[in-house]
Amino acid sequence: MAVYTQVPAEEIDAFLTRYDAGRLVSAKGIAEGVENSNYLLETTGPDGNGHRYILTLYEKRVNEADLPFFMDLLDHLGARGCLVPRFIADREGRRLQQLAGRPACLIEFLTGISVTEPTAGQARAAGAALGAMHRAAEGFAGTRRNALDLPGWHDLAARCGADFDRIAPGLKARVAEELTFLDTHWPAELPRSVIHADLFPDNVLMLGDRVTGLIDFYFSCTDIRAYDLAVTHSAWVFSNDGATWHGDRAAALGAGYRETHGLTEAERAAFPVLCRGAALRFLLTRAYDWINTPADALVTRKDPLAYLRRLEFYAAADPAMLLGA
Ligand SMILES: Nc1ncnc2c1ncn2[C@@H]1O[C@H](COP(=O)(O)OP(=O)(O)OP(=O)(O)O)[C@@H](O)[C@H]1O
Ligand SMILES: N[C@@H](CCO)C(=O)O
Repeated sequence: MAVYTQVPAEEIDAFLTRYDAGRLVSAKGIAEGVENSNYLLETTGPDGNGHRYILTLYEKRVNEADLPFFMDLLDHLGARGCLVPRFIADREGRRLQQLAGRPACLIEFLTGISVTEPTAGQARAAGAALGAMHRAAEGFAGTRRNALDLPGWHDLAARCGADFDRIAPGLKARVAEELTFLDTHWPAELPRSVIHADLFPDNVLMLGDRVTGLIDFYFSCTDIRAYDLAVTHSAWVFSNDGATWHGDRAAALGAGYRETHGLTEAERAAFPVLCRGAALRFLLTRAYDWINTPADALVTRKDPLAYLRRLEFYAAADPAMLLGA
């Protein structure tokens, strides 16, 4: 579960008095997610008719100095019709607060559920939403370096060191070999933009086949735009354990992205390498967390090998099949 910081209800109620949000009716810790502490708040609402909010306390990986970038990005995207949650300002215009010793924000609640086994129709909607987000991001002036880029992957791999082989024998050598491949083949010249960089099914809220919200922009950064589609691909077109490839979902994801944005020839040519990079990125962060999170911690560790399986799939795949026609 992801409630690292427990906040007493009285403290949340007092926190809410800074806002035009009503009084606290209930506060429930949200189990999903691994990065931050999230609460679902029900309040009497600004007008007494009841309202829901998300309260997020920022934990290990989110740097407080990056929060203005995320806030401005969501304002920009929201103003251009993307279904993203806005950060709510208090009566003095402040969006970033401190609560229980952590940076904290009150955030708009969006309806919808995250699917665990997407259908092709849902993958198509996710692809279309990603393309629409890329269109809406055009003209956004903010920039943020991707700390989880190729140099960042080298750094993470070095920090895992010999411990890789505690996860699976031979993993250290396989990661080293892949980094060497990516050092040679990673594309340098592709269009860059602001990307989400973590558009997994758990970060897309849906009702049926309709996207109702894109959330969790805390990895968003400036990087190769088509890499965002590769990240999304790696997360949507396999079974969760990475053992089964779903070609129908992949074709649908590609079709959805083409509906709203599309890839250039150069992006298409580089796509298999971008997918290998995406698979390695999640293999590495999961391996690092696996090694550094005690097995009895409250948070559920995610399986790094589910991304090793994806990596091996991409390394062997016929490039033409990755996105359908
Ligand atoms: N704005 C929102 N509206 C509705 N539900 C939300 C919102 N933000 C977060 N949630 C809920 O809280 C859960 C965790 O949020 P989020 O994915 O941002 O957490 P995280 O700890 O950053 O997780 P991750 O492991 O995906 O990085 C989501 O799966 C969703 O159920
Ligand atoms: N979405 C990521 C967690 C955030 O890096 C994963 O499933 O590994």
